[in-house]
Formats: sequence, C-alpha cells, structure tokens
Amino acid sequence: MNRPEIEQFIVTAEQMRAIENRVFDAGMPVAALMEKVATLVARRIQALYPLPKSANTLSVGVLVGPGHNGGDALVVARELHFRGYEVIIYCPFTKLKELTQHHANYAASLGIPIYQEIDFLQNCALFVDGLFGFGLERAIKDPVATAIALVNTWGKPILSIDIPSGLHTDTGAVLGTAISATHTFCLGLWKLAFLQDQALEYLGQVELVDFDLPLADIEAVLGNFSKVHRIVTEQAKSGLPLPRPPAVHKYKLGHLLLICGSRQYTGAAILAGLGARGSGVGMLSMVVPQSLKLLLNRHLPEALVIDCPETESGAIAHLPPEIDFSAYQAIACGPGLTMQPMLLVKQILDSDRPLLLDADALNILAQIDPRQILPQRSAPTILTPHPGEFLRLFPDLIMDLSNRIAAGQSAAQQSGAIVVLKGARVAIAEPDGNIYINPDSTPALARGGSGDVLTGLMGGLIAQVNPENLIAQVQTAVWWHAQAGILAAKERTELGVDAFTLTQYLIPALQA
Ligand SMILES: NC(=O)C1=CN([C@@H]2O[C@H](COP(=O)(O)OP(=O)(O)OC[C@H]3O[C@@H](n4cnc5c(N)ncnc54)[C@H](O)[C@@H]3O)[C@@H](O)[C@H]2O)[C@@H](O)CC1
Ligand SMILES: [K+]
Repeated sequence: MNRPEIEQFIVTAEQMRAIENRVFDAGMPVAALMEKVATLVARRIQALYPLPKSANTLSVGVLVGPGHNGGDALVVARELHFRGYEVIIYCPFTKLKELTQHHANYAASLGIPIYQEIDFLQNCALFVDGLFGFGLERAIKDPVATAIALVNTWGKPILSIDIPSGLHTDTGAVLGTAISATHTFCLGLWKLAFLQDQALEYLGQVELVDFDLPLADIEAVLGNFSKVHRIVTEQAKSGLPLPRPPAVHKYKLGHLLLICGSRQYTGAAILAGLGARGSGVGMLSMVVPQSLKLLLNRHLPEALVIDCPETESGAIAHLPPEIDFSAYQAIACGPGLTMQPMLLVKQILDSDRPLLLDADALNILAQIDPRQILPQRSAPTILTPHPGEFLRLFPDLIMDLSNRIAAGQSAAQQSGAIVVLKGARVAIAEPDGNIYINPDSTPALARGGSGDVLTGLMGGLIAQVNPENLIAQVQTAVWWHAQAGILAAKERTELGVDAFTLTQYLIPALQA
C-alpha cells in the first residue's frame, strides 16, 4: 500500500538523485535499497502475471542495462527464477556498474541464461524492461536500439522498471528509441515524464511503487523549489462545494454569468450551460444572441436567458446596457462566441468579477494583448487555452510538447492569470509559478464540445466559492471533467463520449 501523501509529488531526475543521495548519506546501503525496491517490483509482477496452473512455467525475458536500472532488473530476474519462472536475460553491455555486475554474476551462477543477442528471447511470453531508468542521458544506439524496436514488435506484455527505457525522465521525449511498455512501475516518486503528453503512448498502465523514501528527505530536496504538483483525487474532491450548508438559499450558492453562443455555434452555448448545470451553481444566467433564446429555454429551463441584439451573422452585438456585473459571483465567456463581440470582451475584462475566458474570447483577447490588460484587472482571470489558442495568446512563448509545463508557468507569471493549458494531461499554472497537473484522463475527451462543458462546469464551481479558493476550484473542475470522461468511456467505450453524453456523466462521476 502506497502512502497517500506520496502521490502528490513530482520530481525531475536531478531531484530524485538528490533525495536518493540523502538516504544513502544517512546510512541506507545502496544494495539494500535496490534489494527492497526490486523485491517490491517482483512481487507486483507475480501478482499481475502469476504462474499459470495449467502450464508448469512462464518464460520471462529480462532486459538488463549497465546501471542500477539494470541492477533492479537482475534482482527481479533472480526472484522470478526462484519463484519458478523461466527467466532469460538480455544484456549486451560489457561494462556494468559494480553492484549491477555482482547481481549479473550471481544470476549467471544460478544458471539463468544471459545473452548478448535479443533473438534468444523471442519466444518469451512476457518482458521486464530494466535497460535504463533516470540515468539515461543520451540517445540509445545500436545494437540496443534495434533490440528495443524488435521487442516492441513482438506484441507481448512489457513491464518497465521505473520508466520505459528510452524516455527522458523530465521531458518524456524519446531519446533515439523507446520501449513501448504495457505497464510501468514508477519507483519511489512520480517522475515528470509521467505527466508529459509525449510520453503517454509509451507508458502503458502506470503505477507508483512506494519504497518508503522519508518525507523529510523529499521535502528537504523539493522544499519550496518544487512548483510542479500532481492533482490527487482526495484534494480535488475536497474542493467540491459539498456538503452544502443545511440552511442556505439559491443566491448564496453562486450566480454565474455565462456569455456564449452565436447562430453559427448554438451547441456550444447549450453544452456550456449543461456543464454549469452539473456544477450545482445556485443561479445561472446566460447571455446569448436573441435567436438562441427559445432553444436555450428548452434545453436549460432553469437558466435565466438574457437575450442580446445580434449582428447580421448571428453573433452577440452588445450586452444589454442595464447589465450589472456586481450581481454575479463569476463570469465565464467564450464558447461559440465568434470573433465579433470584441467590445463585449473588453467590457467584461473591465469588470471586477472573477473571469473565465475560453475559446473565441481567448482569440479576441489575443488581439488585445493579455500581458498588457490582464495584470490591470482587480479580480482573478482564468484562461483555458488549447495549444493553438495558447500560441495566439503568447506567440513568443514557443511551446512544444517538451516544454509545455515551463511555457504554462511563464504565461501565468507574465499575464497574472491562472492558465489552464489543455492537452492529454491538463496543466494549471498560477502566477506564483505553481503548476498542477491532472494525471488521470482519457482520449475520449479529445472531441468537439468537450471544452465547452469544462467552461460551464468550471464557471459554475468558481461562482460558488470565495475568490481566494479559486485555484482549488479550477483543479477540481479539471479533475471532475476528466473523471466524467473516464466513467463514460468505461461504460460506452472511448467512441461513446460525445460532449452531450459527457454532461450526463458529471454527477454519476461524483457518485462513483
Ligand atoms: N531512485 C532511487 O532511489 C532508486 C533507484 N534505483 C534504480 O536506479 C536507476 C537509476 O540508476 P542509474 O543512475 O545507474 O541509471 P540507469 O540505470 O538509468 O543508467 C545509467 C547507465 O547507463 C549509461 N547510459 C546512459 N545513457 C546511455 C545510452 N544512451 N546508451 C548506453 N548507455 C547509457 C550510463 O553511463 C550509466 O552507466 C533508477 O531508474 C532505478 O531503476 C533503484 O535501484 C533503487 C532506488
Ligand atoms: K526501464
């Protein structure tokens, strides 16, 4: 059982090494730690792939590298051998680290075959990957590169120790070539690569193997320096406005002003409205162009619809002159707006309400210059860009898959806004440099309209709390949205999670 508090940390290779060194300096022998860690991994492998009762054994190919990742793999190989598995080792390296060499000698003395060619392992039913861990520092070359490519094509389960060999521990980039794991046992603390979009297809199912690194050592190294956090379920749940106080009325549970839609993008308004409904917000007012009023009444009978004059092409022309922003606890704006309501966006930027901008509102903001206007706001601003919108907002912050975390942090610091950078792993950056990454999600959410649902949901949540707790609500919204997607995909497959269906899973996701 992992300690729950361990799940929140995210480390770089350098930080992991520093934590590990503190433990060694304090007296823990390196060999003892390796023994402990690898024994835990071996047990997990036995639990996942027990020896079949029908056959008398299971053949396991163990890929061994020159460093301590290879040492871990050799301990696993030895343990599986003693438990009755038929183990075959691939190790093409002539020079191994000392401890790794000792384990290799012992494995050989037990009669476990060790080959320098990968072909000897091609009939194995299962592979354990211990080629490289966080010590990988340059691109993998032949013959190892070819061996990795071959094992990937064999279609057998591959269990990686610490990280799939070939992935950079921090960026998740592929260095030359990488193991495509079916399961990865991340050792001790979550490495940054596990939260990087570009690594996801190599990781398979992931699990953290907690081996009791003392919290004091983790905190001594991470201290105030670590600004990268992993959103954990318990913390996300604690942001939910539940339970409600027993004596309460609707105006005490937040009033959200949701500004969205056009004749061209009607559905975006409905989806954002349904997202807001899911949040349980006390009151929902929706600003839409006139011609959407009836339709919205039908889909969201509980919403107060403020219909606005519209442009020739059906966008909101302007807000009603009598609109009073002080009546609302939060404003969310953007889905389906089109680029026309430029003045409207300027007007809400001038308001003193917490403001969430998405979609076209971001594209309009990009034309105004977020770094100039956002720091002048008296209330918090939240931006929810996908990578395209992000680059329009911050064109000089070159963002690619290897630096999205840093780019998100810079954008938040420079604009003073909370920046919710969408992607396979949503990253939420605060102006103070902290960034929170949502670890669990599903590709089912990569679908038109899913962002509109998030806007409504997040808007509804931030309307319900004190602006000081905003960052917690933003994390909760991102987590909740993903959980709804995961549950819907589980019941309906990843193809069955259209945005409307997603709205129907918001409440069941909480019940689950
Ligand atoms: N973090 C911890 O506290 C623990 C770490 N352990 C294991 O130790 C690993 C880290 O061990 P190491 O620091 O020895 O690093 P690795 O085992 O990841 O590999 C480093 C070795 O590979 C070589 N190397 C790097 N890039 C190469 C390339 N492209 N081609 C060929 N050789 C290359 C290096 O020169 C070095 O010898 C972890 O990933 C984990 O598996 C565990 O044994 C015990 C606990
Ligand atoms: K590995």
